[in-house]
Amino acid sequence: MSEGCNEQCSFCSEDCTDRKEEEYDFRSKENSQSNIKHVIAVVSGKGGVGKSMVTSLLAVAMNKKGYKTAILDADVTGPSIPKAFGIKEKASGTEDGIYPNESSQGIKIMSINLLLEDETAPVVWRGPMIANTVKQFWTDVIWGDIDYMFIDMPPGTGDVPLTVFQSLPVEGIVMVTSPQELVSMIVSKAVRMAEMMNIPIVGLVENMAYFLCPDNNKEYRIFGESHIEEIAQAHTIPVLAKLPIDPEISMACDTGTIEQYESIWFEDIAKKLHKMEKQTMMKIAVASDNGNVSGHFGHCESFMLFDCENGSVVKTETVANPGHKPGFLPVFLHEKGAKVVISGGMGGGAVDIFNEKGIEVVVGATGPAKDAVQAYLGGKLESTGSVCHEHQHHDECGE
Ligand SMILES: Nc1ncnc2c1ncn2[C@@H]1O[C@H](COP(=O)(O)OP(=O)(O)OP(=O)(O)O)[C@@H](O)[C@H]1O
Repeated sequence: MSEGCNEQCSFCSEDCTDRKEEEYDFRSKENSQSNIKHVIAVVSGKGGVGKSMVTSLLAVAMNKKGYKTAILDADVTGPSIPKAFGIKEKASGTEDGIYPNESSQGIKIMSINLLLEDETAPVVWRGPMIANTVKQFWTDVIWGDIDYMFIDMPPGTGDVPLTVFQSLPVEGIVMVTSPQELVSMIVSKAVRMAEMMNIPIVGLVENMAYFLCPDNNKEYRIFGESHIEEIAQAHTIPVLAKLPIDPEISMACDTGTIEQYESIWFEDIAKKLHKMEKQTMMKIAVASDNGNVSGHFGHCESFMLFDCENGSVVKTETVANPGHKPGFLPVFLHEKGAKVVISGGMGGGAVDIFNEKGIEVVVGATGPAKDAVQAYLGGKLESTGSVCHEHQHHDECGE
């Protein structure tokens, strides 16, 4: 410590051993009535490439998988999420905060357009005010329990995206691009920004990659040849999807029916995000008889529920089998929060319901339930894929 030190290290450039580094945390606190597990930002280097559309369809895919899903529309100067979901009512609030609106399928949404009297009025605000609005969507909105929140980020790599990355606990980034050469250069900038912020990129989505002509079934590259593989290789990022130009997409966005749009392209992305869920926290249910994996899912004695965090079991609970009515047990375990179900045998009907709810089924397991869970967490428990087809077990295995 130098002579005359007043311990105000931030005003002093001396490199002394007593220096106290001030750690400034830019993170905003989420509302006390919110419990948001995963935050994924959808970004693009430039506007108009389909970022809002990708955000919407991602949320729809995860919502269909049974996750509680939300969209925070951080694109304050060009908000398009409420329109895509056909939401016209304004948001309401109390002293405690603002309530997000809900889409017809239950996706929670907050956007500046839900707060402005006239949604056609331009938001002519400076960067800090826009960034503050986005922060307030985090701190003042009562989101409740959310598994996946998708943030429709403002385009580019400017002040507002920077503040959002610093203020919100973004866990992963989905980057949207289109095939033009110029866009690929801009995407590289956005990728570099994510790297600098130390936020992993879940992958790249190339939108408007081609047009599939309904007359001759040929693909036409309207915006030129794709550069996505080069970008992906240069930065070692996976390509998640290449989406065609589809008039049905723009119609769904324009008519507020995005939830009805049937897309096959988001399955892989949903699977990747599902894995992310599994790596952090998840509940595994094991159909069991006396502590061992049961051979017959529907007729097991009980379900052992294992809460796992980062690959280890942190809590175990046993619930009695409430009885086997067709289709009942998958709903029961879904409500208990199970993301994986382990059993010896299981009827195909039950497997289908679990799959619809985004719950992974591992069948063919034997031995102590806790060993099966450890094997699963260690990546050593493979599903044999065998389901119970024995007629004398009709209805017993959950079908
Ligand atoms: N693959 C597609 N096929 C047809 N239309 C599309 C496709 N992707 C996006 N669109 C349409 O293009 C327009 C722009 O899309 P979107 O609003 O998602 O872009 P954006 O990147 O979020 O734009 P901005 O950054 O300006 O908010 C929308 O009208 C949307 O319906």
